[in-house]
Amino acid sequence: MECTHGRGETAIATHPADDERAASTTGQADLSGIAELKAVLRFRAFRRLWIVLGFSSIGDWLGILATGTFASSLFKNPVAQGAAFSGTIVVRLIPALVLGPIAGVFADRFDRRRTMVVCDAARFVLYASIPIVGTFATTVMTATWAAIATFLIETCQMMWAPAKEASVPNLVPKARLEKANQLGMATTYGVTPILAGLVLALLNWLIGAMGFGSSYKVALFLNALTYAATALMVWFGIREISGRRDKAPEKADQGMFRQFVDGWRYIARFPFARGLVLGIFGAFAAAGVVVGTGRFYAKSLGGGDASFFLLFALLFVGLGIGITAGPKLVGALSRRRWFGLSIILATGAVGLLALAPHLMIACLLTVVVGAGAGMAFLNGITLLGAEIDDAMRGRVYSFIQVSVQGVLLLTLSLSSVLVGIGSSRHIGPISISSTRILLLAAGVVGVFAGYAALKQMDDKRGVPLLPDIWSSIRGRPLGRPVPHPGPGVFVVFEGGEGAGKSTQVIKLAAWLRVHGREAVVTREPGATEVGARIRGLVLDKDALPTGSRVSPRAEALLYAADRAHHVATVVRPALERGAAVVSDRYVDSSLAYQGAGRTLPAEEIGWLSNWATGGLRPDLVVLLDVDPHVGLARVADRGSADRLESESLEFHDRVRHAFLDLAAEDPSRYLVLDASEDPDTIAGKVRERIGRLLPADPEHPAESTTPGTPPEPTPAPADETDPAVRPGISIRRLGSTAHERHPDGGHDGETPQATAVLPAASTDDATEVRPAGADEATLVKADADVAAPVADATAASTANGADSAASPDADESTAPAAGPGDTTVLPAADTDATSVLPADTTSAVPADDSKPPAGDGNAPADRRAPADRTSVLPAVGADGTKVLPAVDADGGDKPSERSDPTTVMPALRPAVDPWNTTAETKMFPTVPEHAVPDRYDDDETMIMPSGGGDLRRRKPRRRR
Ligand SMILES: Nc1ncnc2c1ncn2[C@@H]1O[C@H](COP(=O)(O)OP(=O)(O)O)[C@@H](O)[C@H]1O
Ligand SMILES: Cc1cn([C@H]2C[C@H](O)[C@@H](COP(=O)(O)OP(=O)(O)O)O2)c(=O)[nH]c1=O
Repeated sequence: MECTHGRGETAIATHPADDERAASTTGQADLSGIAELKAVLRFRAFRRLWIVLGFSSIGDWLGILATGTFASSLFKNPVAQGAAFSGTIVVRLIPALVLGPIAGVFADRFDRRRTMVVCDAARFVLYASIPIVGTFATTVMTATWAAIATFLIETCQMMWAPAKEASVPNLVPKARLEKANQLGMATTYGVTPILAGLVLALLNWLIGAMGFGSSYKVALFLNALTYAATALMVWFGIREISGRRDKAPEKADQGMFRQFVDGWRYIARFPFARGLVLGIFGAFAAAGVVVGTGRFYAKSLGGGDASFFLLFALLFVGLGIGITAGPKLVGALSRRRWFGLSIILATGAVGLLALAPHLMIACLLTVVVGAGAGMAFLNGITLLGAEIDDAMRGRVYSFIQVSVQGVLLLTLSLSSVLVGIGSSRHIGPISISSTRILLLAAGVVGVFAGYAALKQMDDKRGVPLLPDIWSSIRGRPLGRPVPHPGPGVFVVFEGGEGAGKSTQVIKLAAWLRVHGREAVVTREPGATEVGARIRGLVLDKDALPTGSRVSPRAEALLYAADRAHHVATVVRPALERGAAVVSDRYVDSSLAYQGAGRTLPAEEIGWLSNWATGGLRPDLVVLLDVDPHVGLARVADRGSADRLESESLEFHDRVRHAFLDLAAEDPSRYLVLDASEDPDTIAGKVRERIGRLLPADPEHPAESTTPGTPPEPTPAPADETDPAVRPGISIRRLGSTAHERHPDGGHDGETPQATAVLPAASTDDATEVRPAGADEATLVKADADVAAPVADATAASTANGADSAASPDADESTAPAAGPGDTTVLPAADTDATSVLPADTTSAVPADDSKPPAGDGNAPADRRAPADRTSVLPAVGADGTKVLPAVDADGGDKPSERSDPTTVMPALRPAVDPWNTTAETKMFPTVPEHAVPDRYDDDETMIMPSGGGDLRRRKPRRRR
């Protein structure tokens, strides 16, 4: 989600990368308790602000108590006394309603430090003036002045609070904001009211002992002094509060009214701000009803005023619990989710109060109401600081402040009136308690508000709520869905040794290309130069001195390193430009080999891989399941086995079952195939499944064969007959998304793009990437719509990038296979042909060719690609691996500049997180072969373990 407001920049963002960046750049360790408090107070500016807050909050409480008591002390008549006391409270609430919205504009428009200092200085004068006026004026005049002064003081408070609240997030790192707010709230609502009460009691006692003067007057003077102190402290001690003015001086030229309107618009327009306000509305409406109906409710429970006070006290106990223990309780739960949930908790408990039959239960529920409200309060303020743009913060805060007071006043008075009317009502013999009806109604409305807030603000859409809460409480929240890096599609082949992955990868790539898709063939480990070196370390038996071996953890890290580089430099860029990436192995191999094989904790491997890949998950994993006996026998003739191939049969058995378990956990994203079947049958099933993932291609319907080419081996009918072949996600939806996402490319039917990445070559590369049992010509020819003559290796080499395609009907005799050792077989870009490229640095990718195949498999040099259509390969890695840049029809190398013929395939969002769930539950029980449960999940969101740290994000997300 991205939102901008006026000239102010983005205020809210939920981009996971931003989140992660925010969390990681703060570099904050996860401290707890006292250490965390100390960590917050280490920030000098905040420490000082906190002291100021303490002082002014003592002042506030003293002010409330002293002015009220002072006003009532002016009168003898008890009725007048009561009226005077509550009058001062009412007078305090009026400015909030009248001036509140403007106060926010002040906080955003003017220097916040100056605003705070002016407010405090004014409060100093006003508070001191009350007892001074009292010494010489008449009672009525004093009372009037007390009311006016109180009004003005409250006005100052209205201006001061947004300025202060908007400043806090600028004084502490975001990761410490929650703690800072906790500290602030504990100070304002926990410590200082008690201190103020103690101070007042002490004054009473002292003055009583001395026998002269009025303790309230002294209290008011003392109170005035606290404001003088804070004004001085803020002005001289916390210059940092002014910091923002330098950054946004241009705000001043905007009219105040305009800024005011902007504030409202901002709240109305952006779901996050709306959710925040809505949630707070719901919470306070419910709170108003609870307080308004409190006395009657206590009575309905058979208690009197004592039970009412007990419930009232428990509400505050709950608030305290919510504020202090809330964050620890929910652990790493998304703060946005927590906000909505805490409102639901608080208001749900209000609804349940309506049904409480006994005081005991009511007491418990009241604590829950308080706890939910406390959590919502803390979290709401923290979210406001963390996610609302600095330029808007004051206005949003004051909007909330005003609405809270308004809603409270309204519901409080309304419910006390309604409760009075209703309580005397009897319908027939049934006595209907309006108190309980009101509570129930408040609960229902509040739950709706909470739910709406949750929906509006949810930053983990699609991640199931309950598992997320549960995992968060345990410290491992499910991660936010990571956006697919582009319109491409990512297919991974997994399986044990000799399962036929390389064979199928090539077949699929060739087929995709014939259908006009750019297919990037790649693999792990070793698809990049860095990867090639890593591959040597982990697999090459001769890389290390005899007897020494890579330790399992080091091995896991090396694979992860290879993967990180691979994803960053090959997979993501290809997906971003819309290519179909077909990889021979990916994360599951690590889970299976290092997790189950080496018996490292699968959970840790999952997290490691997730970190390495930035959460990139394949759209489809084709698992070629093979009995290790069979697979190892197939690769036995490759020559000397690598380190992993030489592991025991038990090892490979564990690996196999680990793969099957992963597939069983997420059948919608896996295609499990019996690798003992004929390669073409397997290829057919793969196509069948991939065809469902791809958007419809009018010129090259994925399901049909290309005219003029030999027919596809008939794929096995899906679903009913083959439980392993399962439908993917609707093509229609994919297609439409594709167009939205890729406006400047992806025209079906255009010339397909050349292949970008070569499968890595090891010492025996050619054989490795070529399916066994057939040379390339037969392979590709049998392989569907791809009539695939293969160019002569030497010719391709001398042609330096020649498009060595030949006629569709070329046969084995015209298509000699690539020579072992120095060549890599690539399906050709667009000509229904397979090219053989030399594995040296000067090789070029066969360029796109808009001409139809010449039908002459023996004359590759004639069909040489123009120089501008070729790309020079990067150097060959240690094992001959190389990655080729993509080449397109016009030679442009920027995706946006291409007339990209690749059909755009938006990502599929799988439903279940194999990494995470695997991590939690993996025991690798034996799963019968291909016994994949027949379950589909409509939920398309990726779920994965997220990195630890602060989950809240605040930075704007940039559009790519
Ligand atoms: N379905 C299959 N049936 C029989 N042999 C196969 C099949 N698929 C591949 N092979 C052969 O098995 C060997 C290993 O195949 P390969 O694709 O390299 O497997 P992987 O990449 O999984 O190790 C090759 O000789 C290949 O020709
Ligand atoms: C990608 C990956 C591979 N491996 C192992 C599996 C293979 O034995 C080896 C890759 O070798 P390779 O020869 O490329 O595989 P294949 O046998 O499928 O042709 O690396 C891991 O142990 N962990 C991983 O994460």
